[in-house]
Amino acid sequence: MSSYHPLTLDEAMQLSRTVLDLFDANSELTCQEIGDGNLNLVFHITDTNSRNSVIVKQALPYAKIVGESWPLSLDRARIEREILQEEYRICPGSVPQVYYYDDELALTIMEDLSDHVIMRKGLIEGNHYPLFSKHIGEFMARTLFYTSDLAMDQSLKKEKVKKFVNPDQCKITEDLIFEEPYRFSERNNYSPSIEDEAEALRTDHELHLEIAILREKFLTQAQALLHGDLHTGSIFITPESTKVIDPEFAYYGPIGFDIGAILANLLLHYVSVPGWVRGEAAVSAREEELLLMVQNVWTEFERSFCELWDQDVQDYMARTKGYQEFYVAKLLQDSAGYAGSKMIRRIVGLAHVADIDTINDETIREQAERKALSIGKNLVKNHRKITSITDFMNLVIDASKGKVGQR
Ligand SMILES: Nc1ncnc2c1ncn2[C@@H]1O[C@H](COP(=O)(O)OP(=O)(O)O)[C@@H](O)[C@H]1O
Ligand SMILES: CSC[C@H]1O[C@H](OP(=O)(O)O)[C@H](O)[C@@H]1O
Repeated sequence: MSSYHPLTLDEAMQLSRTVLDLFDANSELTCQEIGDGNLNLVFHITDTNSRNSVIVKQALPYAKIVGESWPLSLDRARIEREILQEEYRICPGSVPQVYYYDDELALTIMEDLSDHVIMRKGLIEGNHYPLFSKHIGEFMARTLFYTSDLAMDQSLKKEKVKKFVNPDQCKITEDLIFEEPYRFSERNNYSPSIEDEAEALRTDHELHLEIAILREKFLTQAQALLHGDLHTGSIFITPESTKVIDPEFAYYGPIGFDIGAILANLLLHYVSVPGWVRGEAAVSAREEELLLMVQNVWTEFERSFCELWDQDVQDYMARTKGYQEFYVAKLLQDSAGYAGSKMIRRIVGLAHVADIDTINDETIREQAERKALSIGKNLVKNHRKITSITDFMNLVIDASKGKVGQR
């Protein structure tokens, strides 16, 4: 079964039975294709006797969201699998365990995390995740610090940069995040009711300059091995546990890109709250909770990253007094810029978020979209001036109250 073709349900079951000890000849397997993402096939295989189960994820040679007219390299499956193994080593239990892989078939068989829920869905349902900020802050601090020049043998790090060059996935990001929202593109996707906002994005020179600066950093700065698409749809969660999936956009890039992804997706949920929660007091309480999560993601990341730096930094010059503060201050600025650009792309670009798109009430949905754009633009335009997480939060709050430009 080794030459590439998309697997049928039967083939996915047959392969799992053959290669895994988990299933024996008596297993009664069932299989469902459950892929709800934009790119890949995901098979969920269960033994109805033992209840043991696994996930088989297989890359398609094109972007599923668009079709065969958008070819993509299958090598992304190898990259995703290697990153999962790397992240499991650096941060045990934070990602699904890889049980088996076949790079020819572009597939990975991994731990089934169905006892968790996808965080985006959990947030929409109104669930509370009090440990999330700490978990994800530590996950990012560990995975990003230990793959950077701060902690690695710098020759080995250069080898890793080569191994994780991921051109097709990076091109998606470069186009969908750092270009198409700012010009006419057939792939852009927004409702006519916000045409005025889309037009403003295309003509705002101040915004274009900041996006060009963020884009350049994304193209050129091999700072650490990123997850590359760390949104709330790539996180499995319960109130006690957080697991990260789907690192197929991984590559060596700017650390703030991963942090910004988390902040952006929490803020995209924040603007959607009136679509999900009824009553003024309940809306405010949920909004406060989300803003606190946003702030805590940064503070937990910063605390953990600095702790690891103090314990384990290898680069001689990085011990210089003042350098850590300089480095972390830049990370906060980058995180703000990337958070803003990711909010904007999810409103006017090709791929959206369910938090906003599935709000039934058109007026509330439009208000959420406008608020997301306002926060996104404020973060992008001011990211290089931010000196503290308080500055970041003030930019968010001002924009959500319509106070942009009045500070
Ligand atoms: N390890 C896993 N355990 C359980 N379900 C999974 C697992 N990995 C993926 N899934 C399911 O498959 C869906 C799509 O997976 P994802 O990796 O996000 O695919 P894509 O790369 O196409 O976005 C997830 O939303 C989740 O429902
Ligand atoms: C053409 S891919 C669009 C979009 O989809 C990816 O997300 P996911 O696979 O998690 O659904 C990524 O964010 C891409 O930018």
